[in-house]
Amino acid sequence: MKDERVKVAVLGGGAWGTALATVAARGGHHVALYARDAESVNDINLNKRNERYLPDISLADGIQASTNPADVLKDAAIVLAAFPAQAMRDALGGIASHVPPSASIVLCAKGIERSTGRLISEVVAEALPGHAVSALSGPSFATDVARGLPTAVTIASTELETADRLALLLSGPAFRCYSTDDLVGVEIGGALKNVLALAAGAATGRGLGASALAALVTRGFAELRRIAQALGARPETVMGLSGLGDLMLTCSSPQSRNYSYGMALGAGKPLEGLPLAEGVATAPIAAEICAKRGIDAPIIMAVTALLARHLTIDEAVTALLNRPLKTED
Ligand SMILES: NC(=O)c1ccc[n+]([C@@H]2O[C@H](COP(=O)([O-])OP(=O)(O)OC[C@H]3O[C@@H](n4cnc5c(N)ncnc54)[C@H](O)[C@@H]3O)[C@@H](O)[C@H]2O)c1
Ligand SMILES: O=P(O)(O)OC[C@H](O)CO
Repeated sequence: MKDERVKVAVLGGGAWGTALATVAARGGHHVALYARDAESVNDINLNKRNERYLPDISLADGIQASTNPADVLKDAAIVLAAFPAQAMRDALGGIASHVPPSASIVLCAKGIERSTGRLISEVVAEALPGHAVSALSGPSFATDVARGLPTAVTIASTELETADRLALLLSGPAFRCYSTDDLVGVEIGGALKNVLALAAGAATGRGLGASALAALVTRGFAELRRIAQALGARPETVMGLSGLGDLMLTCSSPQSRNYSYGMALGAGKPLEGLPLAEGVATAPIAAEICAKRGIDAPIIMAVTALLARHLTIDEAVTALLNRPLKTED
């Protein structure tokens, strides 16, 4: 139990919002969760479950779910924004008037806005003007977190004191939050690892072998580092939980929706109806950013072409392997 208990409002009743609500409730906070889906709301309130998004997992006591954002946001000290990245602007726009002026907003989604190229923290700042925006990111599957398995993440805020305070309030016995003031670094790692997980999954689905997978992830990480550097991130952030840590997790487990989507792509299986894979929307905008800034990112370009069906996976592999030889950087 925390010394300080606050009201935490969680926005988004999917897998991640529900898992984070469980963490906050286990930490002794007063937790309210906004979901647009009445079925999930009833399941959480009546059964302490969210079977649709977190099957077979018992949630913590004390989560009050509601389809009414005004009730959820009333008196909230911390707001965890857990809508999907591409829905964030509209979803927040519809409820912005209910967000208490003093609330700290914590972005929990991973992506880059497809239509504008903005980082999602910028989208949140535009949707909720006047609020401090932090980001929570790192290697963390919702099912692991909701089950109470050990997890470590990073909370970033441009003001380190804010990140420190949020880390203190949101950490629990099995959920360890580190803090940093490198908001861009934390966000870009979370957004790009999803794109690279699509590539890793596609290589696995196509049966390219463990050596190809290791090469792809390593060279993908080189692209992530280049982009992060160009956007002003610090190298140590990219090497940390929200960068390398999340890349390792997401590129190695079919528990990842991005990796699984990539596996289906690589195996030529149908993609319709697969769960949310944020990398699908992030890839083309990341490719655009790289093209505009002259950043060398052949794997991200190949994933984008693959998703757009401009290239087959075999053509992508041939093109990647037959580029002019270069020093390893
Ligand atoms: N699931 C994980 O393991 C995990 C872990 C870390 C971060 N994340 C990130 O969290 C974000 C959300 O992912 P998720 O796993 O919860 O996805 P999800 O598909 O499980 O749930 C998304 C939720 O958002 C709701 N939603 C979508 N559009 C909405 C809108 N316009 N208004 C209101 N609600 C809306 C859906 O109804 C659903 O409840 C993603 O950016 C993801 O990368 C997920
Ligand atoms: O299931 P994914 O691919 O969205 O990954 C979930 C988390 O981002 C892992 O840290």
